[in-house]
Amino acid sequence: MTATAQQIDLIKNSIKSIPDYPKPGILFRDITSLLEEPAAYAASIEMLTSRYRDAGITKVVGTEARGFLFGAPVALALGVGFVPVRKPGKLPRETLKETYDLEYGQDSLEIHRDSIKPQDNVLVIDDLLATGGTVEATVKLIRQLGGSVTHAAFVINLFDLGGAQRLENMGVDCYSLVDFPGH
Ligand SMILES: O=P(O)(O)OC[C@H]1O[C@H](OP(=O)(O)OP(=O)(O)O)[C@H](O)[C@@H]1O
Ligand SMILES: Nc1ncnc2[nH]cnc12
Repeated sequence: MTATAQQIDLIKNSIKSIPDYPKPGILFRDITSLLEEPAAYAASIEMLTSRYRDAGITKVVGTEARGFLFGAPVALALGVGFVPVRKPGKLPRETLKETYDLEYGQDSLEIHRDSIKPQDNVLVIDDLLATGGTVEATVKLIRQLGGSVTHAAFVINLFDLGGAQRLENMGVDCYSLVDFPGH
């Protein structure tokens, strides 16, 4: 087995699956068990970082809350700034807002207007891609502020929920470390 295949195995085996959470019919892929295993957590950050080391990324944007756990370490490792996209009312400076659909509900996200500059080449990171609504809203926020986004990266892709296609249709290349069915 190659070193990369070993890293992927370590990551995949560290993720727990919980049926019917938070609602009946949802199979919840839980990354808290990955965070508890330093080797798996380190492997996920290392794989995400190495993929984008030479991509000219100037900022990493991560979405609340689980996107922070992967986006911030990758930003540090790449030596670029981290920008949080947060649920409404959490950011203190002037914000821009987008509403989006979740696999199990609807929500809004906000970003600080002054965090993205027109010359920024932004990498969006989240723990998990399901329908793509969260990252679609995030990409829209960044683009409205003049930033460029061509890459989004995830630990998990729920491959049968259409998220990657939805983002590819917006010109965003998607990369994920492990794939699971959504149900
Ligand atoms: O591709 P989508 O269908 O948009 O779903 C994926 C999003 O859903 C989860 O976040 P959630 O909104 O549950 O928030 P949390 O990270 O604060 O738990 C997950 O962390 C992703 O951000
Ligand atoms: N099935 C799922 N597991 C974990 N987080 C999610 N966010 C949206 N769908 C999810």
